[in-house]
Amino acid sequence: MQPRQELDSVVVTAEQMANIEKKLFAAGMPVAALMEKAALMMSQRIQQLYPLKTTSKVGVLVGPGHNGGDALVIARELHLQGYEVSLYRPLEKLKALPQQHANYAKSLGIPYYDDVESLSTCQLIIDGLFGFGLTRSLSGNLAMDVDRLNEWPIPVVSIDIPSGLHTDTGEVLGTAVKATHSFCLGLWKPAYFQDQALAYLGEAEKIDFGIPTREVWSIISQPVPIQLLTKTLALEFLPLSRPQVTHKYQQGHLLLICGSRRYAGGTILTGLGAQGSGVGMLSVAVPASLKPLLIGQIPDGLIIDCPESEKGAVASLPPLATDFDSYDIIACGPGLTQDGIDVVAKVLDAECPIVLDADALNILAQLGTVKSLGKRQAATVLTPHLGEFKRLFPNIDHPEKDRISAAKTAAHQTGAIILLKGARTIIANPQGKIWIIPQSTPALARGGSGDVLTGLIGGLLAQNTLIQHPIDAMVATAAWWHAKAGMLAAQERTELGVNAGTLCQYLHRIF
Ligand SMILES: NC(=O)C1=CN([C@@H]2O[C@H](COP(=O)(O)OP(=O)(O)OC[C@H]3O[C@@H](n4cnc5c(N)ncnc54)[C@H](O)[C@@H]3O)[C@@H](O)[C@H]2O)[C@H](O)CC1
Ligand SMILES: [K+]
Repeated sequence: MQPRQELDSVVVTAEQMANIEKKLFAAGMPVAALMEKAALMMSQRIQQLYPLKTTSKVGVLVGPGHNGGDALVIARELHLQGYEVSLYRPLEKLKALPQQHANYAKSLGIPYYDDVESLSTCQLIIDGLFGFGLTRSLSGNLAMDVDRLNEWPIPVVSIDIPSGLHTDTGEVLGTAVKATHSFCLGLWKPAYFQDQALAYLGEAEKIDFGIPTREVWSIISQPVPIQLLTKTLALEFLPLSRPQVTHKYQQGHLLLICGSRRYAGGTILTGLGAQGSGVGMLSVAVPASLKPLLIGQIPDGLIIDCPESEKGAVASLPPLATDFDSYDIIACGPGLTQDGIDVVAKVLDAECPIVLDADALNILAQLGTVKSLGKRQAATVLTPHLGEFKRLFPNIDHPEKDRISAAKTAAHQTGAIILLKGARTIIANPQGKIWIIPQSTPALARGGSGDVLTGLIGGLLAQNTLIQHPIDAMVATAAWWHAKAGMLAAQERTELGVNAGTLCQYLHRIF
């Protein structure tokens, strides 16, 4: 991979970005030059998105810091290209560099207005109020201006980040600009991948204004602490190139323990997800009454019929299913119901890596998450959605307010790999590494798609025992694959047309 391309997957915090900038300036890059370069690129991008012939009146919000500086450079460039530019500056005091640009804009005759209403007749708004320097909640007139702006049907382009969003958590600090487009400067920031911020970001794109990789690696330690699982990385991790001489047991053996009379479907979907992964051998332990169904749906799987409770759950595991040495990975949970408590307790003793999902997570929460996982040596993967996460980790406050940190804390507390499902799925390992799945589709937010993911994760991990990629990277790759298949299916069948069965059919369409 080209050194620069590697930066596409790097996500930096506000503090790291500030430190990278400091390195740039200490090495001699003039601040004004960096501002000019970044803002010139943004003004060119704005002219592509909003050509003069369709958009002539542009309102520019000017903040007190360098975000405002960027905005003033953009204002000047659009003015010189013939756009009718209006400036609004809610705060009187500007930093030195933006003040210089303000003086120049004034000498060019670009009009200033002293209330935000004057911009309500513009066809485009540029949001240069705050960038990654925002430290406090917006209040007073500032907050009122932003709320007013959000009521207008005018497209907004936000510089670096919609003003009011916390750069790292994506939290709305008081209020925040609802952008149509957000231009992330230089390197991705965590807010772009925090679910609570997505509604404010609009179309997000990164403006690469040429930060040398040297400066980045001088601040960002390897392995990259927060990294996007990009297609390039996914193709690196996927076991796509199989050795010529191989056999089914070399492609991994996965044991699925799932299902109940009440939830038979989840078993099939988990099995289909596992098959889609390309795993060599698949065994599926289900309540005895489901065996005929599974044999029909998953003919190439070894179906193990388990003793059944009167409610139709797996009451216990027969010897074939508890001989854990013959499996590379065990995935447990979909459709198990709360009666599967003995099964989960048994799986927790397995010496191979395990994946726990759905009811297995709820049972784990009942058993005591940290206590139960504390004695495990082999890897554990938990795949909660937000509700399951809150049950597993009642001591982590409001995980939705910073999903990245929540997943990181949970992984640290348990020593497990945590996959926190969401619009942007987060994968955290116990050493503090975070993977983010940068894109997905709401089409996946429906029953069954999580079952497919569990099967896919189990199947990929089973194949990984030979390749030995880091387990967290393989879990993230499975999540990337799952999202990619969902996006392609949604594209071809609309977001309503992606049921879990369809999703499985698209797993192999994305390559
Ligand atoms: N990323 C890059 O390499 C580049 C970044 N640039 C732009 O610079 C901003 C960051 O600039 P900075 O001056 O550090 O911060 P802001 O512009 O975000 O301004 C914050 C400014 O406002 C004060 N402040 C913070 N919170 C509040 C509040 N709630 N109310 C009032 N005032 C507040 C704070 O003291 C700061 O002074 C970055 O986003 C980019 O747009 C470069 O120009 C280009 C390269
Ligand atoms: K902004």
